[in-house]
Amino acid sequence: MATLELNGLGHVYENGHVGLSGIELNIRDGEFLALLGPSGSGKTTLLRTIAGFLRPTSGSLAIDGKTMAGEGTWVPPEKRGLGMVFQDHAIWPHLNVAGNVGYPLKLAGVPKTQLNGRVAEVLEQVGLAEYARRKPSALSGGQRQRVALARAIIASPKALLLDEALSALDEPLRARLRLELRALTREEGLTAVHVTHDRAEALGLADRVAVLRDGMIQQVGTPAELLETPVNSFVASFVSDATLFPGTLVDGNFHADHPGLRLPMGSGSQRNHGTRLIGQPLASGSRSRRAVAAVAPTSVRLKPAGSPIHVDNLAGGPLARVTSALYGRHGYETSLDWAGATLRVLVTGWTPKEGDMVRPLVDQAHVFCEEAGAVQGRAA
Ligand SMILES: Nc1ncnc2c1ncn2[C@@H]1O[C@H](COP(=O)(O)OP(=O)(O)OP(=O)(O)O)[C@@H](O)[C@H]1O
Repeated sequence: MATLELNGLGHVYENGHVGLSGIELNIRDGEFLALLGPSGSGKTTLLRTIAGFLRPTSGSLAIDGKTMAGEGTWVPPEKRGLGMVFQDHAIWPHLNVAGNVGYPLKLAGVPKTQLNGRVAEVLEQVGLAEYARRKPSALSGGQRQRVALARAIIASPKALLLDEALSALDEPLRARLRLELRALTREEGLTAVHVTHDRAEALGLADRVAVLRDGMIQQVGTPAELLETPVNSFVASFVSDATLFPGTLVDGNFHADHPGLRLPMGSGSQRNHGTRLIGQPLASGSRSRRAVAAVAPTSVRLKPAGSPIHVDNLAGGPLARVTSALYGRHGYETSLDWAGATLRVLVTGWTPKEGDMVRPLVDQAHVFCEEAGAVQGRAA
Protein backbone atom coordinates (compact mmCIF):
# COMPACT_ATOMS: atom_id res chain seq x y z
CA MET A 1 0.00 0.00 0.00
CA ALA A 2 1.68 3.15 -1.15
CA THR A 3 1.51 6.25 -3.25
CA LEU A 4 4.08 6.82 -5.96
CA GLU A 5 4.88 10.38 -7.02
CA LEU A 6 6.95 11.07 -10.10
CA ASN A 7 7.91 14.69 -10.68
CA GLY A 8 9.59 15.79 -13.89
CA LEU A 9 11.25 12.38 -14.10
CA GLY A 10 13.67 11.89 -16.99
CA HIS A 11 16.25 9.36 -18.04
CA VAL A 12 18.92 9.79 -20.71
CA TYR A 13 20.82 6.61 -21.57
CA GLU A 14 24.61 6.67 -21.78
CA ASN A 15 24.52 6.78 -25.57
CA GLY A 16 22.46 9.98 -25.37
CA HIS A 17 19.11 8.34 -26.14
CA VAL A 18 16.29 10.02 -24.21
CA GLY A 19 14.44 7.12 -22.58
CA LEU A 20 12.08 9.27 -20.49
CA SER A 21 11.30 12.95 -20.40
CA GLY A 22 9.28 15.12 -18.01
CA ILE A 23 7.20 12.33 -16.48
CA GLU A 24 4.56 13.69 -14.09
CA LEU A 25 2.53 10.95 -12.47
CA ASN A 26 0.81 10.48 -9.12
CA ILE A 27 -0.20 6.89 -8.51
CA ARG A 28 -2.73 6.56 -5.71
CA ASP A 29 -2.68 4.20 -2.79
CA GLY A 30 -4.20 0.88 -3.92
CA GLU A 31 -4.49 2.00 -7.53
CA PHE A 32 -3.88 -0.35 -10.46
CA LEU A 33 -2.14 1.72 -13.13
CA ALA A 34 -1.24 0.38 -16.56
CA LEU A 35 1.62 1.81 -18.62
CA LEU A 36 0.59 1.44 -22.24
CA GLY A 37 2.51 2.36 -25.36
CA PRO A 38 4.06 1.00 -28.52
CA SER A 39 7.41 -0.77 -28.56
CA GLY A 40 10.23 1.58 -27.58
CA SER A 41 7.92 4.15 -25.97
CA GLY A 42 9.70 3.90 -22.59
CA LYS A 43 7.40 1.64 -20.55
CA THR A 44 10.19 -0.61 -19.27
CA THR A 45 12.51 2.36 -18.75
CA LEU A 46 9.86 3.96 -16.54
CA LEU A 47 9.22 0.79 -14.56
CA ARG A 48 12.96 0.17 -14.06
CA THR A 49 13.38 3.75 -12.88
CA ILE A 50 10.62 3.27 -10.30
CA ALA A 51 12.19 -0.04 -9.25
CA GLY A 52 15.61 1.58 -8.83
CA PHE A 53 17.47 -0.35 -11.55
CA LEU A 54 17.92 2.93 -13.43
CA ARG A 55 18.78 6.30 -11.96
CA PRO A 56 16.74 9.21 -13.26
CA THR A 57 18.90 11.87 -14.85
CA SER A 58 16.35 14.54 -13.91
CA GLY A 59 13.35 14.93 -11.64
CA SER A 60 12.44 12.89 -8.59
CA LEU A 61 10.55 9.84 -7.40
CA ALA A 62 8.88 9.46 -4.00
CA ILE A 63 7.17 6.45 -2.48
CA ASP A 64 4.69 7.26 0.27
CA GLY A 65 6.08 10.76 0.41
CA LYS A 66 9.69 9.60 0.93
CA THR A 67 12.13 10.55 -1.81
CA MET A 68 13.72 7.47 -3.39
CA ALA A 69 15.55 9.23 -6.19
CA GLY A 70 16.17 12.89 -6.77
CA GLU A 71 18.81 15.50 -6.31
CA GLY A 72 21.29 14.13 -3.77
CA THR A 73 19.06 11.17 -2.82
CA TRP A 74 19.27 7.58 -3.95
CA VAL A 75 17.60 4.59 -2.32
CA PRO A 76 18.74 1.26 -3.85
CA PRO A 77 16.14 -1.18 -5.24
CA GLU A 78 16.27 -3.61 -2.32
CA LYS A 79 15.41 -0.82 0.12
CA ARG A 80 12.35 0.43 -1.78
CA GLY A 81 10.01 -2.31 -0.57
CA LEU A 82 8.66 -3.13 -4.01
CA GLY A 83 7.62 -6.48 -5.48
CA MET A 84 8.40 -7.27 -9.10
CA VAL A 85 7.22 -9.72 -11.74
CA PHE A 86 8.72 -9.96 -15.21
CA GLN A 87 7.60 -11.61 -18.43
CA ASP A 88 10.15 -14.41 -18.23
CA HIS A 89 9.15 -15.42 -14.66
CA ALA A 90 12.78 -15.54 -13.52
CA ILE A 91 12.50 -18.27 -10.92
CA TRP A 92 15.37 -20.47 -9.83
CA PRO A 93 15.29 -23.93 -11.41
CA HIS A 94 17.20 -25.60 -8.56
CA LEU A 95 14.72 -24.51 -5.87
CA ASN A 96 11.27 -25.99 -5.51
CA VAL A 97 8.16 -23.81 -5.47
CA ALA A 98 8.26 -23.18 -1.71
CA GLY A 99 12.00 -22.42 -1.89
CA ASN A 100 11.47 -19.90 -4.66
CA VAL A 101 8.53 -18.20 -3.00
CA GLY A 102 10.17 -18.05 0.45
CA TYR A 103 13.51 -16.79 -0.84
CA PRO A 104 12.97 -13.06 -0.16
CA LEU A 105 12.02 -13.83 3.47
CA LYS A 106 15.01 -16.15 3.87
CA LEU A 107 17.27 -13.34 2.63
CA ALA A 108 15.67 -11.02 5.17
CA GLY A 109 16.45 -13.53 7.96
CA VAL A 110 12.84 -14.34 8.84
CA PRO A 111 12.68 -17.36 11.24
CA LYS A 112 11.83 -20.68 9.59
CA THR A 113 8.45 -21.37 11.20
CA GLN A 114 7.23 -17.88 10.40
CA LEU A 115 8.61 -18.19 6.87
CA ASN A 116 6.89 -21.54 6.28
CA GLY A 117 3.58 -20.18 7.50
CA ARG A 118 3.75 -17.19 5.20
CA VAL A 119 4.81 -19.35 2.20
CA ALA A 120 1.77 -21.60 2.76
CA GLU A 121 -0.49 -18.56 2.99
CA VAL A 122 0.77 -16.98 -0.23
CA LEU A 123 0.75 -20.26 -2.16
CA GLU A 124 -2.88 -20.65 -1.15
CA GLN A 125 -3.60 -17.13 -2.44
CA VAL A 126 -2.17 -17.87 -5.88
CA GLY A 127 -3.74 -21.34 -6.08
CA LEU A 128 -0.51 -23.34 -5.74
CA ALA A 129 -0.97 -24.86 -2.28
CA GLU A 130 -0.47 -28.39 -3.59
CA TYR A 131 2.64 -27.57 -5.58
CA ALA A 132 4.99 -26.48 -2.78
CA ARG A 133 7.45 -29.37 -3.34
CA ARG A 134 7.45 -29.26 -7.15
CA LYS A 135 10.46 -28.11 -9.13
CA PRO A 136 9.78 -25.29 -11.64
CA SER A 137 10.58 -27.68 -14.53
CA ALA A 138 7.47 -29.68 -13.61
CA LEU A 139 5.15 -26.65 -13.78
CA SER A 140 3.20 -25.09 -16.62
CA GLY A 141 3.97 -21.55 -17.81
CA GLY A 142 0.98 -20.19 -15.92
CA GLN A 143 1.98 -21.97 -12.73
CA ARG A 144 5.53 -20.64 -13.00
CA GLN A 145 4.14 -17.13 -13.41
CA ARG A 146 2.05 -17.67 -10.26
CA VAL A 147 5.24 -18.67 -8.43
CA ALA A 148 6.82 -15.39 -9.55
CA LEU A 149 3.74 -13.49 -8.39
CA ALA A 150 3.75 -15.26 -5.01
CA ARG A 151 7.43 -14.45 -4.56
CA ALA A 152 6.76 -10.81 -5.42
CA ILE A 153 4.05 -10.39 -2.79
CA ILE A 154 5.42 -12.57 0.03
CA ALA A 155 7.25 -9.74 1.75
CA SER A 156 4.09 -7.56 1.68
CA PRO A 157 5.54 -5.00 -0.71
CA LYS A 158 4.41 -1.38 -0.78
CA ALA A 159 3.69 -1.72 -4.49
CA LEU A 160 3.82 -4.36 -7.19
CA LEU A 161 5.64 -3.67 -10.47
CA LEU A 162 4.71 -5.93 -13.37
CA ASP A 163 6.61 -5.91 -16.67
CA GLU A 164 4.61 -7.70 -19.37
CA ALA A 165 4.01 -10.25 -16.61
CA LEU A 166 1.26 -12.06 -18.53
CA SER A 167 2.47 -11.57 -22.08
CA ALA A 168 4.20 -14.92 -22.48
CA LEU A 169 1.05 -16.84 -21.58
CA ASP A 170 -1.56 -18.12 -23.99
CA GLU A 171 -5.20 -17.13 -23.86
CA PRO A 172 -7.38 -18.18 -22.03
CA LEU A 173 -4.85 -18.76 -19.26
CA ARG A 174 -3.78 -15.18 -19.62
CA ALA A 175 -7.35 -13.96 -19.23
CA ARG A 176 -7.75 -16.06 -16.09
CA LEU A 177 -4.51 -14.86 -14.54
CA ARG A 178 -5.51 -11.29 -15.38
CA LEU A 179 -8.64 -11.68 -13.25
CA GLU A 180 -6.73 -13.42 -10.46
CA LEU A 181 -4.10 -10.69 -10.45
CA ARG A 182 -6.74 -7.99 -10.18
CA ALA A 183 -8.54 -9.83 -7.38
CA LEU A 184 -5.27 -10.32 -5.52
CA THR A 185 -4.19 -6.68 -5.70
CA ARG A 186 -7.69 -5.60 -4.56
CA GLU A 187 -7.67 -8.03 -1.65
CA GLU A 188 -4.24 -6.89 -0.50
CA GLY A 189 -4.91 -3.21 -1.25
CA LEU A 190 -1.73 -3.28 -3.35
CA THR A 191 -0.71 -0.38 -5.54
CA ALA A 192 0.30 -1.88 -8.89
CA VAL A 193 2.07 -0.58 -11.98
CA HIS A 194 1.57 -2.90 -14.92
CA VAL A 195 3.52 -2.51 -18.16
CA THR A 196 1.80 -3.83 -21.24
CA HIS A 197 1.56 -3.16 -24.95
CA ASP A 198 -1.82 -4.92 -25.02
CA ARG A 199 -4.61 -2.35 -25.19
CA ALA A 200 -7.39 -4.70 -24.18
CA GLU A 201 -5.40 -5.82 -21.15
CA ALA A 202 -4.63 -2.26 -20.05
CA LEU A 203 -8.20 -1.06 -20.51
CA GLY A 204 -9.70 -4.15 -18.93
CA LEU A 205 -7.48 -4.33 -15.87
CA ALA A 206 -6.47 -0.87 -14.83
CA ASP A 207 -8.13 1.85 -12.78
CA ARG A 208 -6.15 4.33 -14.88
CA VAL A 209 -3.89 4.01 -17.89
CA ALA A 210 -0.86 6.17 -18.73
CA VAL A 211 -0.20 6.24 -22.47
CA LEU A 212 3.47 6.70 -23.40
CA ARG A 213 5.11 7.72 -26.63
CA ASP A 214 8.80 8.52 -27.19
CA GLY A 215 9.46 8.58 -23.45
CA MET A 216 6.69 11.10 -22.74
CA ILE A 217 3.27 10.66 -21.21
CA GLN A 218 0.56 11.57 -23.70
CA GLN A 219 -2.45 11.11 -21.43
CA VAL A 220 -3.34 9.58 -18.08
CA GLY A 221 -6.96 8.64 -17.52
CA THR A 222 -9.52 6.00 -16.78
CA PRO A 223 -10.17 3.58 -19.65
CA ALA A 224 -13.43 5.43 -20.40
CA GLU A 225 -11.67 8.83 -20.48
CA LEU A 226 -9.07 7.57 -22.94
CA LEU A 227 -11.74 6.15 -25.23
CA GLU A 228 -14.17 9.05 -24.99
CA THR A 229 -11.86 12.05 -24.73
CA PRO A 230 -8.47 11.25 -26.24
CA VAL A 231 -6.18 14.30 -26.07
CA ASN A 232 -4.52 13.80 -29.44
CA SER A 233 -4.64 11.69 -32.57
CA PHE A 234 -1.91 9.38 -31.29
CA VAL A 235 -3.96 8.39 -28.24
CA ALA A 236 -7.11 8.02 -30.36
CA SER A 237 -5.25 5.85 -32.83
CA PHE A 238 -3.33 3.73 -30.33
CA VAL A 239 -6.04 3.25 -27.73
CA SER A 240 -9.17 3.06 -29.91
CA ASP A 241 -7.58 1.93 -33.16
CA ALA A 242 -9.07 5.03 -34.77
CA THR A 243 -8.42 5.81 -38.43
CA LEU A 244 -6.90 9.26 -38.91
CA PHE A 245 -8.10 11.58 -41.65
CA PRO A 246 -6.07 14.72 -42.28
CA GLY A 247 -7.88 17.83 -43.38
CA THR A 248 -8.31 21.55 -42.88
CA LEU A 249 -10.25 23.39 -40.23
CA VAL A 250 -11.90 26.70 -41.12
CA ASP A 251 -14.53 28.48 -39.05
CA GLY A 252 -15.29 25.36 -37.04
CA ASN A 253 -15.76 23.27 -40.16
CA PHE A 254 -13.52 20.34 -40.92
CA HIS A 255 -12.74 19.75 -44.60
CA ALA A 256 -11.26 16.28 -44.89
CA ASP A 257 -8.76 15.62 -47.65
CA HIS A 258 -10.39 12.20 -48.09
CA PRO A 259 -13.34 12.12 -50.49
CA GLY A 260 -15.37 9.90 -48.12
CA LEU A 261 -15.59 12.59 -45.45
CA ARG A 262 -16.19 15.13 -48.12
CA LEU A 263 -18.24 17.97 -46.69
CA PRO A 264 -17.33 20.87 -44.53
CA MET A 265 -18.60 18.85 -41.60
CA GLY A 266 -20.23 19.82 -38.35
CA SER A 267 -19.77 22.77 -36.13
CA GLY A 268 -18.99 22.59 -32.43
CA SER A 269 -20.15 19.22 -31.29
CA GLN A 270 -23.49 19.45 -33.01
CA ARG A 271 -24.74 16.69 -35.20
CA ASN A 272 -24.66 18.05 -38.71
CA HIS A 273 -24.84 16.17 -41.96
CA GLY A 274 -24.65 12.87 -40.14
CA THR A 275 -21.24 13.09 -38.48
CA ARG A 276 -20.84 14.47 -34.99
CA LEU A 277 -17.53 16.25 -34.57
CA ILE A 278 -15.96 16.52 -31.16
CA GLY A 279 -12.95 18.58 -30.18
CA GLN A 280 -11.74 21.88 -28.82
CA PRO A 281 -10.30 23.29 -32.02
CA LEU A 282 -13.78 23.41 -33.56
CA ALA A 283 -14.74 26.39 -31.46
CA SER A 284 -11.58 28.42 -31.79
CA GLY A 285 -10.64 30.96 -34.44
CA SER A 286 -11.37 31.44 -38.08
CA ARG A 287 -7.80 30.97 -39.29
CA SER A 288 -7.46 28.01 -41.62
CA ARG A 289 -5.41 25.29 -39.95
CA ARG A 290 -4.43 21.73 -40.72
CA ALA A 291 -6.24 19.26 -38.49
CA VAL A 292 -6.88 15.56 -38.06
CA ALA A 293 -10.18 13.73 -37.59
CA ALA A 294 -9.93 10.42 -35.72
CA VAL A 295 -12.67 7.90 -36.48
CA ALA A 296 -12.96 4.99 -34.03
CA PRO A 297 -14.03 1.54 -35.30
CA THR A 298 -17.16 1.77 -33.16
CA SER A 299 -18.16 5.11 -34.74
CA VAL A 300 -18.79 3.73 -38.22
CA ARG A 301 -21.77 1.87 -39.57
CA LEU A 302 -21.64 0.01 -42.86
CA LYS A 303 -24.53 -0.10 -45.32
CA PRO A 304 -24.66 -2.53 -48.23
CA ALA A 305 -23.57 -0.71 -51.39
CA GLY A 306 -27.02 -0.68 -52.98
CA SER A 307 -29.09 0.33 -49.94
CA PRO A 308 -30.95 3.64 -49.89
CA ILE A 309 -29.40 6.07 -47.41
CA HIS A 310 -30.83 9.12 -45.81
CA VAL A 311 -27.65 10.73 -44.60
CA ASP A 312 -26.84 13.43 -47.09
CA ASN A 313 -23.12 13.81 -46.49
CA LEU A 314 -22.40 10.35 -47.77
CA ALA A 315 -24.81 9.94 -50.63
CA GLY A 316 -22.74 9.44 -53.71
CA GLY A 317 -19.46 9.27 -51.76
CA PRO A 318 -16.97 6.52 -52.56
CA LEU A 319 -17.80 2.95 -51.67
CA ALA A 320 -15.41 0.86 -49.61
CA ARG A 321 -14.23 -2.71 -50.15
CA VAL A 322 -13.88 -5.17 -47.27
CA THR A 323 -10.26 -6.35 -47.25
CA SER A 324 -10.41 -8.45 -44.07
CA ALA A 325 -12.87 -9.35 -41.32
CA LEU A 326 -11.69 -11.12 -38.19
CA TYR A 327 -14.20 -12.49 -35.74
CA GLY A 328 -13.64 -11.15 -32.22
CA ARG A 329 -15.47 -11.15 -28.92
CA HIS A 330 -17.23 -7.86 -29.65
CA GLY A 331 -17.92 -8.31 -33.37
CA TYR A 332 -16.03 -8.50 -36.65
CA GLU A 333 -12.87 -6.40 -36.66
CA THR A 334 -13.12 -5.30 -40.25
CA SER A 335 -10.66 -3.48 -42.50
CA LEU A 336 -11.87 -1.58 -45.53
CA ASP A 337 -10.16 0.01 -48.44
CA TRP A 338 -12.01 3.32 -48.65
CA ALA A 339 -10.70 5.26 -51.62
CA GLY A 340 -7.13 4.49 -50.62
CA ALA A 341 -7.58 4.90 -46.85
CA THR A 342 -7.61 1.87 -44.58
CA LEU A 343 -10.70 2.27 -42.41
CA ARG A 344 -11.12 -0.01 -39.39
CA VAL A 345 -14.70 -0.78 -38.37
CA LEU A 346 -16.25 -2.98 -35.70
CA VAL A 347 -19.15 -4.77 -37.35
CA THR A 348 -21.90 -6.33 -35.28
CA GLY A 349 -25.10 -8.04 -36.32
CA TRP A 350 -23.94 -9.38 -39.71
CA THR A 351 -20.93 -11.10 -41.23
CA PRO A 352 -18.82 -9.01 -43.58
CA LYS A 353 -16.94 -10.96 -46.28
CA GLU A 354 -13.76 -10.13 -48.10
CA GLY A 355 -14.60 -8.30 -51.31
CA ASP A 356 -18.03 -6.99 -50.11
CA MET A 357 -18.70 -3.44 -51.25
CA VAL A 358 -20.16 -1.22 -48.53
CA ARG A 359 -20.88 2.41 -47.76
CA PRO A 360 -19.37 3.67 -44.50
CA LEU A 361 -21.48 6.06 -42.43
CA VAL A 362 -19.32 7.91 -39.92
CA ASP A 363 -21.33 8.81 -36.83
CA GLN A 364 -18.65 10.58 -34.86
CA ALA A 365 -15.09 11.84 -35.18
CA HIS A 366 -12.66 13.54 -32.80
CA VAL A 367 -10.91 16.52 -34.34
CA PHE A 368 -7.42 17.61 -33.30
CA CYS A 369 -5.41 20.56 -34.49
CA GLU A 370 -2.06 19.03 -35.27
CA GLU A 371 0.68 19.44 -37.80
CA ALA A 372 -0.13 17.32 -40.82
CA GLY A 373 3.22 15.58 -40.21
CA ALA A 374 1.74 14.04 -37.04
CA VAL A 375 -0.57 11.95 -39.17
CA GLN A 376 1.15 8.81 -40.28
CA GLY A 377 -1.84 6.56 -40.57
CA ARG A 378 -1.97 4.15 -37.71
CA ALA A 379 0.17 5.08 -34.73
CA ALA A 380 1.12 1.55 -33.76
N1 LIG B 1 20.51 0.56 -22.36
C1 LIG B 1 19.99 1.35 -23.31
N2 LIG B 1 20.76 2.23 -23.97
C2 LIG B 1 20.24 3.04 -24.92
N3 LIG B 1 18.94 3.06 -25.27
C3 LIG B 1 18.13 2.21 -24.65
C4 LIG B 1 18.60 1.30 -23.64
N4 LIG B 1 17.55 0.56 -23.20
C5 LIG B 1 16.47 1.00 -23.90
N5 LIG B 1 16.81 1.97 -24.77
C6 LIG B 1 15.93 2.68 -25.70
O1 LIG B 1 15.00 3.44 -24.95
C7 LIG B 1 13.72 3.44 -25.58
C8 LIG B 1 12.67 2.94 -24.61
O2 LIG B 1 12.92 1.56 -24.35
P1 LIG B 1 11.95 0.69 -23.41
O3 LIG B 1 12.56 -0.66 -23.29
O4 LIG B 1 11.69 1.46 -22.18
O5 LIG B 1 10.65 0.65 -24.31
P2 LIG B 1 9.30 -0.20 -24.10
O6 LIG B 1 8.19 0.76 -24.26
O7 LIG B 1 9.37 -0.97 -22.83
O8 LIG B 1 9.38 -1.16 -25.36
P3 LIG B 1 8.92 -2.71 -25.53
O9 LIG B 1 7.41 -2.71 -25.54
O10 LIG B 1 9.46 -3.05 -26.90
O11 LIG B 1 9.51 -3.51 -24.43
C9 LIG B 1 13.86 2.57 -26.83
O12 LIG B 1 14.05 3.41 -27.94
C10 LIG B 1 15.10 1.75 -26.55
O13 LIG B 1 15.76 1.41 -27.76
